[in-house]
Amino acid sequence: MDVTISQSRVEGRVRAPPSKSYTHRAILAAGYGDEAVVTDPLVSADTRATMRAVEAFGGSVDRAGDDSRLDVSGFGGRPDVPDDVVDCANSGTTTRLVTACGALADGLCVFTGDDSLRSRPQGPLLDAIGQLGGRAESTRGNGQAPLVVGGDTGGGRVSIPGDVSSQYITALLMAGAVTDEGIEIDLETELKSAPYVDITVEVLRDFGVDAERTAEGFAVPGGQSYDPVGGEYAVPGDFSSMSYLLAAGAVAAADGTSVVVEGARPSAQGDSAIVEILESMGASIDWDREAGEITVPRASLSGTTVDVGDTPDLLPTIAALGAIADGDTTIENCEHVRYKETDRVSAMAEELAKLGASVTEDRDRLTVHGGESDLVGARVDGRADHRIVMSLAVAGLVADGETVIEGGEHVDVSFPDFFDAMASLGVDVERSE
Ligand SMILES: O=C(O)C1=C[C@@H](OP(=O)(O)O)[C@@H](O)[C@H](O)C1
Ligand SMILES: C=C(OP(=O)(O)O)C(=O)O
Repeated sequence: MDVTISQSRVEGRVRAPPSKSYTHRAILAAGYGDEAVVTDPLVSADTRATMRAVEAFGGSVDRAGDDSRLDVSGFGGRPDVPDDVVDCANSGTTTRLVTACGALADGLCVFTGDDSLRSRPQGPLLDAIGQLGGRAESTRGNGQAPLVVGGDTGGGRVSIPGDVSSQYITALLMAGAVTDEGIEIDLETELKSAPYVDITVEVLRDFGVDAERTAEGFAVPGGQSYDPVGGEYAVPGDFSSMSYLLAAGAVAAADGTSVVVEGARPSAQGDSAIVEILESMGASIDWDREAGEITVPRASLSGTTVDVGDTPDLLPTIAALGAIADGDTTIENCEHVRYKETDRVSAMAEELAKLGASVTEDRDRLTVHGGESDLVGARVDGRADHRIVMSLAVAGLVADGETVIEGGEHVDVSFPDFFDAMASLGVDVERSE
């Protein structure tokens, strides 16, 4: 689907969707347990992949008609061997989290996904499962899905790099809790995307499961069971999704107005750093943490320097902001952002250039030279990547004329109502097949 965004001014209130990261974890945690209700879940293409996996493992996930809750019956600790191959679609989180779970099965599980998913790195997780005595292979022998895992894997000690994906750590912690021995994880390199493991530890705690940071890495004792207090778990709002709404306010709020984003209660999400990043660029933001509301009027933005080691998903948003701001915006420590749905460092460099931005790309750094020329609407490729699509839509608010984004339907991965939300703020959005 092509989506055309015309230069627009925005104003009004909008609610951020629920967190994708918390929803994945809550569904799988409930799956590891007996019965739990997940309230305010994100129902999107990626979280549906995790629901399918829980069902393939012998659980069930019933969606309320309005998607306001999920009633999960778990598989009670150890997963069944699925009847069929499990399709993880476009979701890296699903793939990593269910791979470690599938390794506990007394038989073999096969996990696959779309073209993008089958190009993402899984080798370190397969290797870790091997260290625990399980079977874990890439069918093509290239460390990528399709994956075959199983073998009633036990606990123990593993050593794993920290700079490819934090999702390997999350996966091992979640699975380790139901092993007899537990799992101790030694990190071989510095951990990137660390706040995502904080989210995991928080969700595990809320499901009554202990896991902790150690001098070497992380550890989770075995023999634990998943059971949320009161049988319910509520998902908070998503700060990665919020970043596009806040950015829209900062670059395009109508004179004397602002954008108010609801659903912004503080949580362990590293991507709440978008508030400080916008402030460092000159935006004047009011965050009422108690009410969970962030108010942002338009500002004249200037370039900044941001280390995205902890916040990889913000790179596309920051790059789009950098193209609108005056002066250089330098995004550092971003090599791991190349291992996402697409290589987001190159994708943003190339697509922003089509809108007239000047960008310098290095392996671990992206510099956007803002203010050198005004952005001009053009046809851009969303790279079948939800975050590239949403960030280009932000740039399109300011670009002169029309910006046509190819592949707009991919917002379904994390923010299915994204274009409706933008239209409700006053953005001139046209969709065509
Ligand atoms: O655990 C999670 O929920 C996520 C972890 C991050 O991935 P990496 O740990 O692979 O960087 C992030 O990019 C992804 O969108 C969601
Ligand atoms: C990288 C992302 O998700 P995942 O790793 O689950 O595909 C994302 O949402 O930006």
